Amino acid sequence: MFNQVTIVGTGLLGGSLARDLREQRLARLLVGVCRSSETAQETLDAGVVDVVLPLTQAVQDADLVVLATPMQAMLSVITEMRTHLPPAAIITDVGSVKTDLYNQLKQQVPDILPQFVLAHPIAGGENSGVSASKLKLFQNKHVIITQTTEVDVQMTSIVVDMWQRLGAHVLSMSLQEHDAIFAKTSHLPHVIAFSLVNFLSHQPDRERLFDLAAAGFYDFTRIASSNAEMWRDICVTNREQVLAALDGFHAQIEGIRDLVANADQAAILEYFGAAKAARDAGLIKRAEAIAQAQDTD
Ligand SMILES: NC(=O)c1ccc[n+]([C@@H]2O[C@H](COP(=O)([O-])OP(=O)(O)OC[C@H]3O[C@@H](n4cnc5c(N)ncnc54)[C@H](O)[C@@H]3O)[C@@H](O)[C@H]2O)c1
Ligand SMILES: O=C(O)C(=O)CC1(C(=O)O)C=CC(O)C=C1
Repeated sequence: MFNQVTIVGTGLLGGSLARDLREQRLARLLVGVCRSSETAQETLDAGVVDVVLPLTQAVQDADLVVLATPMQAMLSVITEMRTHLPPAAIITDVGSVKTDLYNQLKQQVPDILPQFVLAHPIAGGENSGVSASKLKLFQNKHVIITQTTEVDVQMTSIVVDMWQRLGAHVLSMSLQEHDAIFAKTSHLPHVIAFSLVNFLSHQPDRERLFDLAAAGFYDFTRIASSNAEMWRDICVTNREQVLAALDGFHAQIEGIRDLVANADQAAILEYFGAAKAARDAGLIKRAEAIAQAQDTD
């Protein structure tokens, strides 16, 4: 499908995409771009790409360039590579925030927008780096393509086709809708998990608390083991939506605090029951969607 795919940032997402592209024989040559010689060596040892090259060399013969770095590294990568990029090359990304990146591109490198397909796979995990990368990470997961007025339709369909061949379900939405949705469903839970862990670690008896914490705490806070740089970048680049979600969540915490303070048993029961029903229904719908997708595979 592609002659050369260049992946900038061969971590969890970039490494997993490279593994799938190789397994599905969708790229004749896989080129990696790494930040340090240590990650370059690790990437080559893991065998996820054929060669690691400096950015400008890595993109000059690419027909697809995938940006898989933390959000705030993307603009400088684009600025550095743009004059070396073939005009027919497609650029895409796997970043978790879309409006900020689009606005920066529009302001600083608008001529690149027709060839830039903004994308976000809703798949990942709390471990980072190429050692965490794996095959089939994207199978039966959503990939969101965020629409822009500038992007080439043909290039978009090539990127959609690539994700579909890797088993993903592709959806399209506006940049703003994307950022509002994932602020609530992804960015907010991560901020809460980091805060809950920090709340415990600021207690005088923290060691005892962590020793005695049970599965509930560790289930709830799995995502607090995620990469700090990545999550700093997400919070900063999706600041407005994350703040709105935090304010909404704060109101819920205040509400349940009042119910507990008043020992309002009926209201507490209703509050917890409503949450259980909503989560259980969401899980059932998800399981049905996965079963249906597997049936049609
Ligand atoms: N982890 C997830 O669950 C997840 C899910 C969906 C999307 N994302 C997004 O994908 C992107 C990558 O996340 P990840 O989880 O793969 O992170 P990661 O830390 O596993 O990988 C990022 C890689 O980028 C490299 N890097 C950083 N700056 C670079 C630069 N200037 N040039 C070249 N390489 C550079 C790092 O060394 C690292 O190898 C982020 O933008 C993140 O928001 C992550
Ligand atoms: O599964 C996880 O641990 C993740 O955090 C994956 C997850 C999320 O669901 O919040 C994280 C960031 C994304 O941009 C998309 C997916």
